Amino acid sequence: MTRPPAFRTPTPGRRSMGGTQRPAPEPVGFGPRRVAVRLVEGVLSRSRPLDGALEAEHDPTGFRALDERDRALARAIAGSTLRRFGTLRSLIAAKLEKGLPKKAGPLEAILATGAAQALFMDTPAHTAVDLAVACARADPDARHFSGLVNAVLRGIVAEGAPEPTPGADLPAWLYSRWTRAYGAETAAAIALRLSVEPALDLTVKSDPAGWAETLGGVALPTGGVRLAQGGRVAQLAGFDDGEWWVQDAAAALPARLFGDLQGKRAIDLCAAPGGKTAQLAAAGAEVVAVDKSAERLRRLSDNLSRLKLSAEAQVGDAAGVSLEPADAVLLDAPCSATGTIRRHPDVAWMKRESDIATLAKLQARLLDAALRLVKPGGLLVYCTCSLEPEEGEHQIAAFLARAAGRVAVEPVTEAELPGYGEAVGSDGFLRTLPSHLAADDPRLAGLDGFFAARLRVG
Ligand SMILES: C[S@@+](CC[C@H](N)C(=O)[O-])C[C@H]1O[C@@H](n2cnc3c(N)ncnc32)[C@H](O)[C@@H]1O
Repeated sequence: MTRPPAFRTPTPGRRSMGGTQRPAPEPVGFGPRRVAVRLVEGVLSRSRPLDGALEAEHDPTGFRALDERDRALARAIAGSTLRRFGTLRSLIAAKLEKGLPKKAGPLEAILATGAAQALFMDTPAHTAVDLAVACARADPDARHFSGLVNAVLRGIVAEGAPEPTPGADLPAWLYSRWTRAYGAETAAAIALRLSVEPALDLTVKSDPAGWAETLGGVALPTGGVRLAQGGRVAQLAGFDDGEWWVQDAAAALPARLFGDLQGKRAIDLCAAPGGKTAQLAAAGAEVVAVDKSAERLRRLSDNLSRLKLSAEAQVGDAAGVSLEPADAVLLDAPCSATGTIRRHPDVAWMKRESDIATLAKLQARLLDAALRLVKPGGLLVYCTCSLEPEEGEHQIAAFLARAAGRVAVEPVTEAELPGYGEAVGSDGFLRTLPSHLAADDPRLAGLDGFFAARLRVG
């Protein structure tokens, strides 16, 4: 019989010492747990994206006060929690007859991060439970529930980690959309792929086989490199010399659809942080990179200077920007980003179904504006990192109807994207799914979900 792990009672947050109240020292490992709780709470209650919280200058989570190792731990705990949040929520609910108490502050985030560490990470169960109890005691609203945290987590831990169930870790509305769009079997395969932490993909300027060997990864069919374990990106060989940049293998496909760009002018609308701008510049195009966010464009410029590539960066709204028409225009439109949940599990829990229609309207406006920036005979590539047809196939069908006679689909072919045949549709569009690019080693499988259409402008 498996015995439940032994537990000790955590020390209280304050201790009486000769009549004076002095704060007890924080238990070892408390800082990253408290930050992980705040990160998860930010996603669930305030729709604050994980990356946004980590990058925020006035960081409300305390993330910036941690050292590098603890930051990585806090990020990993928050990521693992959100990746399996549907399952964790059900496990917690099953232990609470009357549901979560009201006015309990971040209680659900405390329980979920504690359970995620014990069930899905290498943290010893007693450490995960003790530190969750400490997090509850340190919070003015959750402190009354520290006994409940201890009991619920002990119960969850004793039952062990459940296997992923398709759809259990996604909001129901999202999983039923994917079932409608792709069928039950594919939706299940997508959902299961999202439960595995993705590999790190790099786009290299040249010599993918050489870089794969140097970095201990595998060369991808269209010339990127995939590493099963990323670690600290800035410490990998070739980073300082600007030999590669981080970019999901699927995200690297749309810019390739322009073909030979040597000596041509390209406009990258919605360009920051610049993964695709870098591809266009590396392919020899003279690039204007537009983005409405000055801060994100600064990141684009920093990235390009590390890569020793250049582009003219212009802050502006792609819907109204005035530029000389170009041979190649890329519109990587703002979207629901449901194709990136593998890398950004917070997206699943922040989006609302109504966001999709709102974003589709914006995408339609941006497409109409992008068309005006393409020279006659030039190419417009439209892409989104969304799995929702409204932001992909349906969007382009409506655009073709509006632009009747002026625009024609130039079908994407398997021959130009070797190894990605499963993503090339009979409609001539590119549609990658997280379940694509199977591999024997599950850590090396999968792609972000992208849609791309290539259009020739008459
Ligand atoms: C999907 S991201 C682009 C990723 C980028 N193409 C890359 O490969 O690194 C979308 C970008 O669109 C920008 N954006 C959103 N609305 C915009 C608009 N109306 N005009 C210009 N940029 C916009 C956002 O600031 C964001 O940087």
